[in-house]
Amino acid sequence: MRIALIQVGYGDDEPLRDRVERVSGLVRDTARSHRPDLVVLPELWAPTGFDYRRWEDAAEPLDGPWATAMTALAAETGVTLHAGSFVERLAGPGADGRTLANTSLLVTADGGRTAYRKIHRFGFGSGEPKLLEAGTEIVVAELRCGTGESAVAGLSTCYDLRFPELYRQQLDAGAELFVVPAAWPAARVAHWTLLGRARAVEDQAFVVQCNTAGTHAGTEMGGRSQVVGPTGEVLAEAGPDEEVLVVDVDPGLVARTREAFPVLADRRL
Ligand SMILES: NC(=O)CCC(=O)C(=O)O
Repeated sequence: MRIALIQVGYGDDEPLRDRVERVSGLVRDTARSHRPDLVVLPELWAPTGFDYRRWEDAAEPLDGPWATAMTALAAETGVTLHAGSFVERLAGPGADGRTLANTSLLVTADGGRTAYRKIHRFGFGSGEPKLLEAGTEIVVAELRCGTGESAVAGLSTCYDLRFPELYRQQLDAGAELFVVPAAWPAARVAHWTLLGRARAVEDQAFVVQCNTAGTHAGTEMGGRSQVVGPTGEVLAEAGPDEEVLVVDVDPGLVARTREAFPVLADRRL
């Protein structure tokens, strides 16, 4: 299974519409030159990551223009596209009275869609917890590729990576690979790489982490996207700037790793 991560870099000066066009071009180029099965984009790259003052204006429903454009892009390029996340306008207020969510979207080339609403909101009282509704659902989806290989992917977003119990629930739902789009700052990028490896080792799963580059709303992003194998080995790692990372993974390695070192069978619940 070939996976391509597009570590999108941007600043405050790039109009949102231009960025959607530019990133769509990167997806097309990547699909043409590398023929990946899965392309992954970062968290909130279209509505400007950490700049939560723009979120209200940039919010769209799940069937809005951005999600429609991403679905068309997957169909055009023939890839499964994890389009990163966007600010979703909900049909009505949720349990916390908010009408927005940080929602990631996985679309297949034949138009299938899986959405995941970020469960752990980052901001300690401001930003996400103040503006966004928290997700409540564990979401997994089967990834299939042309070779006949498949893997069950668990979906999560950025700050979620700090909460191992979420990944254990995805594991129990069959996950073999975790996809984590992020807008993770440079100041804590060492946590980003370390936690990705920790989740891989403890759950004996692939971890596919796609971060953001650039500086927006005064926050420098950390880059260092990575793909980690089920023994904790880093299979591919990006630098700090915009970059496309391509890596081939063998989904069968998860079952072989779990069989050879059956630590998960010793869990005491
Ligand atoms: N976008 C985020 O969720 C940021 C998370 C973060 O900065 C951290 O966990 O540290």
